[in-house]
Amino acid sequence: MVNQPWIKRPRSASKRCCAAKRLEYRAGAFVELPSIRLENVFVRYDNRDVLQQISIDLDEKRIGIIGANGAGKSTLSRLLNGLVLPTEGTVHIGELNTREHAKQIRRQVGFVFQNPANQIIMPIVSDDIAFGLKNLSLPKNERQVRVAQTLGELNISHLADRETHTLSGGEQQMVALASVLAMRPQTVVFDEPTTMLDLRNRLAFQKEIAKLSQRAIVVTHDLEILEDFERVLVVTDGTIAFDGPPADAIAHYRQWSHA
Ligand SMILES: Nc1ncnc2c1ncn2[C@@H]1O[C@H](COP(=O)(O)OP(=O)(O)OP(=O)(O)O)[C@@H](O)[C@H]1O
Repeated sequence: MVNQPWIKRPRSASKRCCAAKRLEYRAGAFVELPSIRLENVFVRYDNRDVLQQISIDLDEKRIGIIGANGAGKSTLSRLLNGLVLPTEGTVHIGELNTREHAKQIRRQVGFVFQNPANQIIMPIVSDDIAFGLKNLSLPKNERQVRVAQTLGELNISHLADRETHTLSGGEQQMVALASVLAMRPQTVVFDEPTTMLDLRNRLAFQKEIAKLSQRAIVVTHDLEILEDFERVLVVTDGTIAFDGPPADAIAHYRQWSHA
């Protein structure tokens, strides 16, 4: 096997309890961000390995995922909140397994899709953001407070009463993000969130990602987004071909693309 020192090897299961944990300051206290762990994961469609033998721990707060079309990035991102289940292997968020604890994991790990139209359900913005909160059994007044807070945090309070089908693409993407953030997840996974945005909205969205207190894991072809990230994975043909700081990962990806 070729020596690939840049690829992080998974910690052994016995070390799991002692692994360094990320601490997050929330509501006046430090809370632990659970580690995301993929162990020997394969995803297979029609007898074809789309992801193969992925073993990795994700602890950082800003993680990018890049790679060529069809490499397996979306599939990898969808494993992280149980939208896709591994054909073999396991995905854990802290102690929760995506196979067994789908509901709890969806609350902890929010997902923002490339096309916000796939995510927006209700005809009015504030109702759309409140929609997911009903499943949390929050009383109505608390839901209203949560919606107003989230709109305020994203500086889109002016959109509260708008009909969702009249929003621009950039506004729709912000509303989709608001509906995820209102659930107060610990991690937000973004699958190519800026692809449909013009330059101005792309930069605005990039700023919102940078400001998030949550862990953000971003699949993207927009390499500029990744500049300040802590870690970037390069996915090639269903494997993690490189894992390291953004500049090195992007250099690896550029070199691979030119080969
Ligand atoms: N539900 C599915 N059924 C069959 N094949 C699938 C399914 N989902 C993904 N694939 C295949 O798996 C491979 C990886 O797809 P994936 O969407 O993860 O790639 P990607 O790296 O995100 O690509 P892109 O950058 O083009 O979005 C592709 O060949 C795709 O056709």
